Amino acid sequence: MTEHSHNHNPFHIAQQQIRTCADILGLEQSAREVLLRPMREFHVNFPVRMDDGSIKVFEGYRVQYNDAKGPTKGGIRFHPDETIDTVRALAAWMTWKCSLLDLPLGGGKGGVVCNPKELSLQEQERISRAYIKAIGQFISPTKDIPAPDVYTNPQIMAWMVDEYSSMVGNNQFGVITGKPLPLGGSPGRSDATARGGMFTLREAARELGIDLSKATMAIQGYGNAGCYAASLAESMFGCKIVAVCDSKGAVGCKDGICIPKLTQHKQDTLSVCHCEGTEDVSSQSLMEMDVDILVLAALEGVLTAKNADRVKAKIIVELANGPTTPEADEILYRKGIHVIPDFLCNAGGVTVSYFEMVQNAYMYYWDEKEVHEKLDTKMTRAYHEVLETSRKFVINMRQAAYVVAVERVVEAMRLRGWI
Ligand SMILES: NC(=O)C1=CN([C@@H]2O[C@H](COP(=O)(O)OP(=O)(O)OC[C@H]3O[C@@H](n4cnc5c(N)ncnc54)[C@H](O)[C@@H]3O)[C@@H](O)[C@H]2O)C=CC1
Ligand SMILES: O=C(O)CCC(=O)C(=O)O
Repeated sequence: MTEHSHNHNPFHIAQQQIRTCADILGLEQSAREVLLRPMREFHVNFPVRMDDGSIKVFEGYRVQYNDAKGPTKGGIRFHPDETIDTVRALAAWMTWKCSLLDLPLGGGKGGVVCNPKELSLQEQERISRAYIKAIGQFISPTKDIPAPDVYTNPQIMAWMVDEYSSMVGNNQFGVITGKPLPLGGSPGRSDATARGGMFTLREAARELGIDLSKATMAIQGYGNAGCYAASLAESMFGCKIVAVCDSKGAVGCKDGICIPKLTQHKQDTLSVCHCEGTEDVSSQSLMEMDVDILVLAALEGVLTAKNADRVKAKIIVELANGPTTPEADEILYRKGIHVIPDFLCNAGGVTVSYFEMVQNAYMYYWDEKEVHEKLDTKMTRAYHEVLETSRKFVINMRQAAYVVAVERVVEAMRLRGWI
């Protein structure tokens, strides 16, 4: 057992992962000191007028973890359980993600403590604008570029880009990615996180000799990442999706869930529960089902020392950030389960966000086919770099991803004279 057993603070986990990587690479103390801390973080409290006329003060964060390789980049979450440590961890993981995909970017993340499920559209708009007003002076297309994440979406990005443009006095579409297409969004961004993950799954299945057209899949989380993962796994490979859950519950069907019907049902009822043609199952049992592939597409810290031993899947597709604790990693590695680690597996989102920045800068837009091809090239290359590193050092896929990513950040810090 490692020193931080039973500690599920995401930032402590992120730091523990950095220490393990620094040991593997034999990094000097100065490099460790920089890598273990965020370079800048902003805590803001901002008033918002609610629909009933009252004023409520909301708390928000933006963390710029490390910008050695370029401007920081990463999403904004709206979530009632958001904490500074969650945002710090997510910003650290963004740093390794951008580096692993060899993007000229550092890592950042933002969050607002709020529950969008209890807010009207107008209240969500006022919160989005007020948050950008509060952090606006700390972001820019060359400084820090936000994007969507849990419970935020292209409409929220549109309000934010509009607010920022008003602040600086001209249209600055490049300050935020994940925008709607008419406002400078990139073709292919909406399903990019899932599609990138599917490219890595295709490579993993080839390595392991698994025929995806006969494979079964369970998916935790049915939002942007999980919902597209279901439809792409079916359309690209012919996988059978046998169970799916969201925050309200889980459903299953051993002959395969009809994904278009489930997606429509989720849109109509805001939940996957009670979808026709499925039966209710327990969310916990979903992760322990006898399936070939388990897709984690919800939140962090869901596979722990408590349940990892009961996982039966052959491949874990980590579309969520930080779903697996270090203790669970050790168990899964011992069991021979192939984990495609988060900041490799879910890097398709930020990669197409980077393509969006490039298109915004040139004011020239690519077609979707070009985006898919460029994404495939980048994801496939990164997957094989990580696989080769894991074989070379005899370490698990997550540690290997850290080795590739952190080495590049350290090289940039050295060249800049920081260490
Ligand atoms: N949207 C993006 O471009 C990217 C998202 N990610 C990560 O993917 C994960 C999911 O994000 P999105 O799909 O964008 O968010 P989303 O807000 O579209 O969907 C989140 C989904 O998770 C479900 N969920 C929440 N709590 C749950 C619980 N306790 N048990 C089961 N399901 C639960 C929700 O019901 C919803 O279906 C997050 O970890 C996020 O950071 C990673 C890279 C990029
Ligand atoms: O698209 C982006 O810039 C970042 C997406 C994100 O937040 C993530 O990859 O976790």
